Amino acid sequence: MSLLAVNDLDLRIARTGQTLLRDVTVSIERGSIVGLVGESGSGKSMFSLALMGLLPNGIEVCAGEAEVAGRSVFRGASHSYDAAARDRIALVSQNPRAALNPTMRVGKQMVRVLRERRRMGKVQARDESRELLRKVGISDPLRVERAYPHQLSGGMCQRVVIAMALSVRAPVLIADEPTTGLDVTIQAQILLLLKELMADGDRAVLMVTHDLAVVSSMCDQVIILYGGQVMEVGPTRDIFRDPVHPYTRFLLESLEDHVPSADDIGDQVTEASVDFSLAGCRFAKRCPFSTDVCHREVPLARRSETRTVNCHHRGVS
Ligand SMILES: Nc1ncnc2c1ncn2[C@@H]1O[C@H](COP(=O)(O)OP(=O)(O)OP(=O)(O)O)[C@@H](O)[C@H]1O
Repeated sequence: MSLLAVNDLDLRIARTGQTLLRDVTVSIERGSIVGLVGESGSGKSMFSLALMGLLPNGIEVCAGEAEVAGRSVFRGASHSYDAAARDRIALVSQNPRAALNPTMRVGKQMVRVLRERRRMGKVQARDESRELLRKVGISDPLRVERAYPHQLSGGMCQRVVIAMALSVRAPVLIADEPTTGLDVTIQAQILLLLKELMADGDRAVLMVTHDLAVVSSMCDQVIILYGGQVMEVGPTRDIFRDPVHPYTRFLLESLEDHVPSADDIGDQVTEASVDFSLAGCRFAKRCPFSTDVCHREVPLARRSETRTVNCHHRGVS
């Protein structure tokens, strides 16, 4: 059974009617890490925020449904977000300092979460907090508990945020660019930590990233997003070995000479920003294979046993 199942999610800007995400479907099995990959502006964060019930004002779900651990989170435009879902989804975002309260010591924040969300007594919450901080690789939890977030490094703050995510025992973890802004060694440590935390097989992780190197080292499956539309979905190894969609090929070709950084991908997008008003395939304007139909009609999914490709011209065998 999928721990996270999102079907045909459409998000739009209420004022203009512009569609930001179109027919996005994501399914993650227990024990699995799925990468949601896309350039800047492709809609990765909007997808995470919709799942957390934290969409900015003026952006709304107009179709689609989401379930976590078999329970509905939202269904279509008419049903509002079920706030109880926040106990089932935890977010580790790219700005750990902003996720923590700057005016409260780390230990107090941890204890508060455990008391409120897991109904623990004070002493039990303090013991559990220390245990969780050790679990995320903090060898001196007493020092960290006494610190305010600004007294800790970015990597240490991210470990604390991951400990908080674990404290609510949510079965689904959304890691939204969790290593952005950290230096390379710390990035590797945080990714390793996330992988280790998956070892018990009880959780599912959605790894939201623009970084294909992160995907190749972390994810079992990958979803390639462009302009709010899914281009291709499949097992990471297969997609890296044999990309089918022209956009996936383009992304992987840019990896051949070097591992792209956020800046590289950002530059590409500024050159050819997404046309959200396009009726057909969002990639059509940049695609060397596009024909009239690509500009007119949304491509139907072509599926094999393991792969889905949304392209008028490229099928999977
Ligand atoms: N508050 C808002 N109102 C209207 N449109 C918005 C708002 N926030 C973001 N958008 C638009 O939604 C689209 C998707 O943005 P989103 O932040 O989800 O992209 P992303 O893939 O997460 O990018 P990045 O990697 O840069 O964070 C973009 O075109 C963006 O301009």
